[in-house]
Amino acid sequence: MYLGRIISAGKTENGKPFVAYRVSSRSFPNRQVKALEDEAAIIPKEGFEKDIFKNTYIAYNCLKLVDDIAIISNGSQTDPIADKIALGMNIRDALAYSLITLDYEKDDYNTPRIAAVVKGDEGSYEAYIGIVTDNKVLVEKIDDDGAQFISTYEKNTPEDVIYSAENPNDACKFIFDEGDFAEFEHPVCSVAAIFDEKWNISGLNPK
Ligand SMILES: NC(=O)c1ncn([C@@H]2O[C@H](COP(=O)(O)O)[C@@H](O)[C@H]2O)c1NC=O
Repeated sequence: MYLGRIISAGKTENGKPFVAYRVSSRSFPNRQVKALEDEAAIIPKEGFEKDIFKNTYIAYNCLKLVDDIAIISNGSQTDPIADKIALGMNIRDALAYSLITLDYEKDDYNTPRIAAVVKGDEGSYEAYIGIVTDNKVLVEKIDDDGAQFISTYEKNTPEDVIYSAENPNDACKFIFDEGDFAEFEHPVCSVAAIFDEKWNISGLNPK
């Protein structure tokens, strides 16, 4: 089954806050994740830079941190969600506001925008997941002990998942091709962060 872009967030099987994102792609497979200490972006591989002129939706910041809060998404909405949270807006409203404002992508598929936000600190933990499609907007709290995933195609309603990962590298691998995610086609790259007193980010670009 082809799901397109996939986001998972919440708590891992062993109770660690996490966010994870996988780019799966039929049309633009020549992309990579660039993971830095406090953010990550999806960019074309060397030699494929011209692809961004063919489609403006294929390069973007996919992960940002604001203090103990991680924001992950499949497009340019990552930035306004992070900006609103940095200015003091609550997570639910920052997600809803940014998804409604940017709306689904105006491409051949009306590709949905998806996003998740997790506040990692144990005393104030909370996690939300959201989507905007051409026929709905949804922003939902993720159960405090669980994890969910959502995708651009086929899985437009959040589904529960048991997320098995101890560290950011494991978390990248898990959404890339393990567990419930193994059957989903055309993986390209992935990025994940796990909270352990602070967020630690990792990216996976297969050889
Ligand atoms: N975020 C991304 O990495 C991304 N990659 C592709 N898209 C959009 O989705 C369309 C379909 O792409 P694909 O056939 O690779 O699933 C593309 O034409 C593009 O408009 C994206 N937009 C949203 O997911």
